[in-house]
Amino acid sequence: MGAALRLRGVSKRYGKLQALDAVDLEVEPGEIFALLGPNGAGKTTAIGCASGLIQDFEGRIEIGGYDVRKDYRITRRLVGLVPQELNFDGFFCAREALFFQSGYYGLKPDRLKIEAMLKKFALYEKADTNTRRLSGGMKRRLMVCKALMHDPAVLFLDEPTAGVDVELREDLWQVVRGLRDEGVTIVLTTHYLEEAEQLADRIGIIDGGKILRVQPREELMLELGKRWVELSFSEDVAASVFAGLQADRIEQVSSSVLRIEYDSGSGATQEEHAVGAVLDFARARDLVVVDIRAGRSSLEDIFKGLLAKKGGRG
Ligand SMILES: Nc1ncnc2c1ncn2[C@@H]1O[C@H](COP(=O)(O)OP(=O)(O)OP(=O)(O)O)[C@@H](O)[C@H]1O
Repeated sequence: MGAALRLRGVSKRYGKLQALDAVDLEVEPGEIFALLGPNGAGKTTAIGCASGLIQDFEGRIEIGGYDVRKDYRITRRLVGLVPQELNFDGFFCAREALFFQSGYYGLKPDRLKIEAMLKKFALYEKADTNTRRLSGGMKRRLMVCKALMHDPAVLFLDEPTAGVDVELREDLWQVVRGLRDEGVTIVLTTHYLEEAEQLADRIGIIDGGKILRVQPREELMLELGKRWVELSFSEDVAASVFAGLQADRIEQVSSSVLRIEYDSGSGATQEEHAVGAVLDFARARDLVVVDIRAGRSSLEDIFKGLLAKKGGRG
């Protein structure tokens, strides 16, 4: 099967500002792809071009093999977009909002479907309440629901959980995972690293309109992630005692706790060796380890590292 979404040499300028710079990208059918980048990186612009909102870009974008400009009539039926800002009139209720939505796509409103969608997205109890009186979570779910009324194959979510609380984010993540399980291809933008880490099958890192890299989430974590072990000793230990150890960083967490950071290398074996080496090193110096914690760096650390590297190269 071909790519669900394909961008080839896509560039977009706003006056002198190069918002997208020769972006190449492919999203496979049925995956959750996260476009991750800081504010102003070009994420919304990329989604705008791909979903048909922005037409004056250079390059080519295909949805399911169809050109978003030449075959606009086809592609607009293939994509759904959940924008960053609320996109419904607060004077109507959720049921009405879904009713009108069908009309935008020239579809006859399907009452049975509307009722089923209201139930599926836990909006049924408040289906007749003015949308401005819905909770934040319900408003977000209604936006997703609206975008799905014409059964798009590809759903774009622009910063789906920007400014929402933790509980609500997890609720939305469940909704997104459920859609992926039903076969919808999901492309989301986020500057929440945890969101990409939690949700995405693959992650594209974008900054300054350029894609810095695209990788499966786990691969990105393994390749760039640092592992660490935190050792608690029975007595005070100075970080300098571990200076002879081949580690990337040794940090004094408290007088008797050290954090030792090392490259994760290419998998579990290397990780076991590294943890083993740390423990051997301690034992050889008669240091008694009373507690040990292990972990790996977050996507946030990885992202900072990547941007720093890019900055370093100029
Ligand atoms: N309509 C516009 N006119 C002029 N400049 C724009 C316009 N839309 C976006 N930009 C600029 O283009 C760049 C990319 O913006 P874009 O909204 O795509 O970034 P983003 O990664 O989505 O950021 P955010 O997370 O803040 O939404 C920014 O510098 C932005 O100021």
